[in-house]
Amino acid sequence: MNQIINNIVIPHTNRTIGSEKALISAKECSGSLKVVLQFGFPAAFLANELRQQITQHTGQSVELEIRQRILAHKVQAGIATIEGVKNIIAVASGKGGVGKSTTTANLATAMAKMGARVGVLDADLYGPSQPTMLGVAMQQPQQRDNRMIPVQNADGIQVMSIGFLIDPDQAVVWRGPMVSQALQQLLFQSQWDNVDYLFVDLPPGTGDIQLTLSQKIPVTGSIVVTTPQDIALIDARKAIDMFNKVNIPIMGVLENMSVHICSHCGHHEAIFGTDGGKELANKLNVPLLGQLPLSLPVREAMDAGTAGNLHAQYEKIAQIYQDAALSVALAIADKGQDFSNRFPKIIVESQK
Ligand SMILES: Nc1ncnc2c1ncn2[C@@H]1O[C@H](COP(=O)(O)OP(=O)(O)OP(=O)(O)O)[C@@H](O)[C@H]1O
Repeated sequence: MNQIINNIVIPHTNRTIGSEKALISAKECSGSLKVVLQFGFPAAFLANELRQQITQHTGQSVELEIRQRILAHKVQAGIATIEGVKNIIAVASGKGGVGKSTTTANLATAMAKMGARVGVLDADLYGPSQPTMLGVAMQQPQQRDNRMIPVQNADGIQVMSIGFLIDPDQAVVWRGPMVSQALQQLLFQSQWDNVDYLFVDLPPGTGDIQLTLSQKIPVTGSIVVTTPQDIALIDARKAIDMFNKVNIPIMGVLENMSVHICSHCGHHEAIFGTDGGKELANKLNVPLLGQLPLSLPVREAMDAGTAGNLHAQYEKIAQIYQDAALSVALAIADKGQDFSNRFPKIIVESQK
């Protein structure tokens, strides 16, 4: 029986229950098969499909329990991890306006709907947009014991943004060290509540600020967003080089605005070119996480702060983000664990 279950392919992946060592137990109990599976990535959303698969393959009625054990994975050497946060995913773009914030908000929404505990830190000081996109612009973080409590949105995403604290007009004149300081304060002094994946929406570009941040934030992996347009691709390549330089693994490239689909006639028009992000990912040997069309409902949902509704109403769009989020979660699950918190700090004192 175990062998049959182990051979079942996990929906939306090319992995099996066996390859993920997910089977905890399978016992027959009063005429049905009670199966317990445990995954290192968000898998609650797979419950129905998995139950059907197991029923089909075993010919028995199945009672399925899914457990998630998402662990903290390795970050850059010498950087302290953050209390209440297991994995940080930096979302970057070389060029501005390519949809980095849109991608962050939607990947976070997809991940939350898949069953993970998710946070979003809006580090885009010059244009903080996560509070609007995630529908919490009218709220403010509470304070407790000198720490800020992130605001929760309708999908349970914990949101912190520099936009809650400062006037963006003021931030425009900030210099690199101030930006870095403010961001670290937001990250380290917020009371994150057991977050599996924290998405950090970085400012656009690959200058000193981004480099400093990637050296100071404990990042498990990064995502680079680009449009298929040549000038965006050149900058996306710089962002990839930047992450390579600081040893942050690149979980993939997401190509945004890949094609425009006319909402009246369904005609496809490649406004920003075709497959640029895909070719870049191939060339640099990083995964392509997905290709998202330029779509009116996406823009409307971002302006209205209703990403959750967008995913409920537009299945194709939701599927693209879900596939991308799942690829990222699987890539993280494959990484080594972070044990930095378990070891005592060793201080070497030099003698004169
Ligand atoms: N696939 C898409 N379809 C339709 N509109 C989109 C799409 N992606 C992004 N947009 C819209 O394009 C605008 C810019 O997107 P967004 O703010 O996410 O870009 P950004 O890269 O984060 O920009 P910034 O340079 O401010 O960091 C927003 O109004 C957003 O709603």
